[in-house]
Amino acid sequence: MESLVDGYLRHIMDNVRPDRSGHVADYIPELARVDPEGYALSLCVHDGHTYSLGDSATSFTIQSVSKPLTYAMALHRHGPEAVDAKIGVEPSGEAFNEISVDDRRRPKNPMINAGAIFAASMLLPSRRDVDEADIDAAFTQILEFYSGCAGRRLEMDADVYASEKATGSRNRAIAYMLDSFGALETSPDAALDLYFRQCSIRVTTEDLAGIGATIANGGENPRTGRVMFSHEIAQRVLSVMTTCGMYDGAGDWVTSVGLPAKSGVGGGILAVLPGQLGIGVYSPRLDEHGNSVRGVETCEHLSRDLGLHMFNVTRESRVTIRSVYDLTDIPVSDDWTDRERSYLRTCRDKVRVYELQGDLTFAGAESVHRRLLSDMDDYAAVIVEISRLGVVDAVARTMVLSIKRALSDTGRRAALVDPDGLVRAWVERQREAWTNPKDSAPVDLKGFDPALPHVHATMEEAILDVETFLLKDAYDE
Ligand SMILES: NC(=O)CC[C@H](N)C(=O)O
Repeated sequence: MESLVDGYLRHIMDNVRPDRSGHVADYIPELARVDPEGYALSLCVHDGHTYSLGDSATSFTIQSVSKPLTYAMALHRHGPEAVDAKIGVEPSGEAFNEISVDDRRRPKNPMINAGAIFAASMLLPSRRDVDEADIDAAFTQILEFYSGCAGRRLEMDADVYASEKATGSRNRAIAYMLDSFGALETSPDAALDLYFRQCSIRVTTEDLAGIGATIANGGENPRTGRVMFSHEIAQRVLSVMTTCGMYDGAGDWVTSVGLPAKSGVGGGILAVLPGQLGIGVYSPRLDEHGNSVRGVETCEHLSRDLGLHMFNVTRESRVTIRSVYDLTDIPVSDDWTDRERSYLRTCRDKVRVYELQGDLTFAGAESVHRRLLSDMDDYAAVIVEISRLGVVDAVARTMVLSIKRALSDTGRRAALVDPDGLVRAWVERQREAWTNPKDSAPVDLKGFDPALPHVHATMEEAILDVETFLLKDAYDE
């Protein structure tokens, strides 16, 4: 059965897929040749669990999505002060390959080519006579670092590298301009060579989502537990991705999507929801800025439909399950007959209570949902207590409500304790909206049953509901 989150992602992709605008990059034959229809989306959540849809097995070259990673390496090696002395952090408002510097003759930021080539140069020995072996050694470190962030061994595409190198006049112009200022401490050709190699590393959307989750997680890969960089570096990388990651449209991007992100001309976009998750999207047709058309649209939907904007302010978004217990210590009500009571006593441990707390948004609801489904073998009925939730956003509400549906498909009962009517009030409104399709919910609720028989005002009511269910089950047998 398709999981709820997969259903959301599929719905978003189905909405975006018909957009065939834009053009694949054609400055080298390897990029011009890719299937323009390719489309994939992966989401890696805080514990490393990854959702992937579409052509997520298709690999593509990382291109400029490499820039935040090499910048992270330069920061790690030299420290922020030394790096800031060489590379600015201001949005350029210019194209990614603009031949320009700021008034201190620094590249304006590390997300445009000038800054990225400079960052790559900082990974080479500080002397002019670097040779092939020095470049190989630096590239081995790059590959090792990117792989550690992705959680998988990555490889470089030798053909793309050869083509990038053969056609990179503009990048050469940038490197030589920087060199003419006396800024580079190494050979411009070596810096370019390293930059072309890093752009030619092949990744999938799962890799990008894993890299994104590593950044989201403050430098620790949630799948492997490997610590790749510090919190300070993660914060810095997220900052420049926010202000400079999507080139000229940075302000617009923050407003409409609100996820630090980086795009590449290979068609990939990496986006991050700090503290929560990483996103990888792939679709090779690009807009005039060099950003994937469907990739941008997909991010807009993710932000809007799933409430993933970074300024969707919540408290305790990850401390969501407050406690879990069964009914063993809670006496069976006197309302039942002796026979019923003795039966109910035998299944006290088959009823699980999950108490939630904090504000519930996509990431928290996703973990609750997955936890409840994975614990399913341990219970016959579940009571979800939400009296301590503050805000429950639209997508989280749908996810909480759909727990009932997911469980009833397997013959289990789910009851919700909602004393403040957090969810009930909405269900009432929703029932009304149901008769008026214009008022549809922000996420497609096809297949969601707006009737909600198992929402209760008190724990006692919920227990009674579950007991009734268990008894009915026993009599049916
Ligand atoms: N925006 C990009 O992805 C650019 C990467 C490309 N290799 C270049 O340097 O021009």
